[in-house]
Amino acid sequence: MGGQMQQSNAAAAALYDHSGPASDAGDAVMARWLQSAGLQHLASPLASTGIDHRLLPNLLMQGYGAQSAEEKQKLHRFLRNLNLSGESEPYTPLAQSSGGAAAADSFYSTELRGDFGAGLLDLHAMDDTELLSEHAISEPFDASPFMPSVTRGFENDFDTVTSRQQRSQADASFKSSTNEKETTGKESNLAKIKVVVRKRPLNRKEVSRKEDDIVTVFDNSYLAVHEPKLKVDLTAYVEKHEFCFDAVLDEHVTNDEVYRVTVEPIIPTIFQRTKATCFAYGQTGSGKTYTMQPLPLKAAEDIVRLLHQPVYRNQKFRLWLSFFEIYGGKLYDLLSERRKLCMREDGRQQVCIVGLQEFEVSDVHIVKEYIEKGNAARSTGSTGANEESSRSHAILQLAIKQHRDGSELKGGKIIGKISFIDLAGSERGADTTDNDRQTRIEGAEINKSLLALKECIRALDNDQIHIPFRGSKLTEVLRDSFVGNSRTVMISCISPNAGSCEHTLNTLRYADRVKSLSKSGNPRKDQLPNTLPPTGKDSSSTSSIPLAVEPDSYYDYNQEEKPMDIGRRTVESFSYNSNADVDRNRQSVPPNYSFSSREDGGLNSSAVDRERADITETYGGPTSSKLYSSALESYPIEEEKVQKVSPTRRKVNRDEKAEKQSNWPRKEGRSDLPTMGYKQQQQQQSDTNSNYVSRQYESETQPHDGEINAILEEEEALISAHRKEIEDTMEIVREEMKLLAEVDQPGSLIDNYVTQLSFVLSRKAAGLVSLQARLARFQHRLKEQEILSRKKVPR
Ligand SMILES: Nc1ncnc2c1ncn2[C@@H]1O[C@H](COP(=O)(O)OP(=O)(O)OP(=O)(O)O)[C@@H](O)[C@H]1O
Repeated sequence: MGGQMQQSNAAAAALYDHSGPASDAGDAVMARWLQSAGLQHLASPLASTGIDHRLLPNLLMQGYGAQSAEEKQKLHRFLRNLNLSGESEPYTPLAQSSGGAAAADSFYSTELRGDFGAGLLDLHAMDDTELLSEHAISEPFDASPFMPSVTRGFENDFDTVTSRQQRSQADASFKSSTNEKETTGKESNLAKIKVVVRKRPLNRKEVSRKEDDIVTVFDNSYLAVHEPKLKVDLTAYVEKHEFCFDAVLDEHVTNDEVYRVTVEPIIPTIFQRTKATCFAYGQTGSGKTYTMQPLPLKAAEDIVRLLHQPVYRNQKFRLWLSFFEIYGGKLYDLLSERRKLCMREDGRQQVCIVGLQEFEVSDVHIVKEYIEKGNAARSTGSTGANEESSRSHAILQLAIKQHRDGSELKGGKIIGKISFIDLAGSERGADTTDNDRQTRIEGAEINKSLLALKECIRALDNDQIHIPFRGSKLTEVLRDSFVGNSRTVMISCISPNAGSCEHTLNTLRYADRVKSLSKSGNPRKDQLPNTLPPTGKDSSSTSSIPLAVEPDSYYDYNQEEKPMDIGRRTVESFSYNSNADVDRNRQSVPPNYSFSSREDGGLNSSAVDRERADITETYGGPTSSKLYSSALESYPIEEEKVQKVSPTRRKVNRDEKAEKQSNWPRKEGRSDLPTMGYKQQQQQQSDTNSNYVSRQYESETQPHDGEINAILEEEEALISAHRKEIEDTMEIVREEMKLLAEVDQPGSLIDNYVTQLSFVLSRKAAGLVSLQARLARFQHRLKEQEILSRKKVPR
């Protein structure tokens, strides 16, 4: 015991003795850290005396610092998030990466370490479990200094000064954070998959139409969508859908902040043999391009800065850039006059894109020029869902290569890379039901790739051995990003207007499935029946109001202030009486308010919703309506209503659609779903989640995908055959010219000429007939597909 006390005293002395030039900056950061962990009372003495955060673990020691079990727990968790061992792991100087002997001392200074930690506190260093665990919600750390304040989404008087200060802190911390991470390997603590949602502001058109903003962001990681609905008696009400993600960025968040939250933390990892992928997903016009376009440039800036570090300069690391698109299942080089590219697998199953131009870049200005050039070459066009939709997936890759003199590999061996993917609008499923054949095929291809991407991400996060990357061209191309060391950031972009509600929910459900079905994504999902009051909300982790529970248990739940009551408070701030809501919920009576009061119907989300979104979104059109009606077999009560909710998609342009929906679509909520028992709901939900989609996917979509694949393959074969036929014809023409030249010679044998000419002409004719037959087969196939797809779509 005495020894223990001595040790504690020594720890205390060490804590307070520490001083030096770095300590001032470190103190402020430390105080902020401790405050964010609810341990501000421990911060005050430290702030005035100077503390080295490396000695923080000593606070856990007996007799010093944290006294109560709760404090210790908090501190322990806090330390874990700082990557400091709660077991007082001794501080050891940072290991230098290979060849890093030349790194300057300042590179690893304590000051920099302090700032690094502050920046990573809740978004980067935290693992998924922390972010999603109940405890983390009830006692959240403060938002990262990079993130907007909690209340910003609801207050007009946002403190821009604070924001600017935070931003400059963030800027200052970047250098240190990257330095720190690259040498310590702490980035391995970054989640393999991070799902971030970004809400764009209402645009001018939406404002002029007086459209409501139906998306509320709170606490930087939650959001609620207030879906306007009409009951059978035409009374308007609002159904609230709540979601929780690693980060939710509201409309005030700048592109710089988006970068800091999403890509910045993974940049150092690509110097350590990691393949990173960042992609934006969402309906057309939701801000994918707006979000994605600045990211590669910022990433390139940081990469170039790091490349100048002696440790990498000495190893001859260089940055290479390529930019291509996948359009209708084919690859085109955006930096080389949209030249068609071929994808090949080598003997080691490495995917290489034959003919793709790569450019070594050492100057960020050149990177900018390439990005602009590539963007200008992207395919855009008019579709059933949007007149100016991106019709392609654009992929910009930044690769770090180690230059080797005499290496046959262009640029040398790949060390790591980051791919930025601006996906085609997710609503392109609408194109499968209407439009011309080309647009339908494109839409089906896009749906297929979005589904395949999700499947790969899930497999990746579950450390599955088999990654289904062959599901689409997109995932095949990204194959090496799905194996080995990889990091994925998904940015789901959403529009806030009521007219986009359905698409917004689809996008959020896609994101939710990517995250929540993965191993690390949402541990609360598994714990649901035991640790949380039942919920049938969209997000398995976020609902404040159970979908259908026994009245008593529900009442108990509402008596306590549970973490997700944040959402409830938020809604209340729009003005309504939550008690009334509680009572109503207890009786399972559908609410009866008008939308303008922003009241919370709160009961009606369901697994059906979720599956419907998944299916509608991923398959769209003909398949979706069929799948969806099958889904209803599990929900017989709702069958009729739900079909109304998800009408067959028609060709409606964005304006028409917004117009239509802003008049509140005459949809009926599944308000009687709550009358089902909770267990029944859970059972159905889990059945639906685990089996239904895959079963449907197998039975319904694969034939459809198969058709599309077959058509694309035949198309490819026809084009190759045509090309081959031209080459043969040219060869034959050359032979004919030779024959003519010979026959003109004095003493030539006419018999020879006749025989050879006959042979040559037969070959010519055979080539043409074969090409014609292939063409006729393909035409027939297209007709068949058209008839089939029309049969599938009830009009
Ligand atoms: N966060 C934002 N802040 C301000 N304006 C935004 C934001 N997000 C998007 N916008 C604006 O909204 C419009 C549509 O955005 P954008 O083109 O990025 O959508 P998209 O999702 O890429 O669409 P598509 O799938 O058709 O390519 C643009 O004019 C863009 O400037």
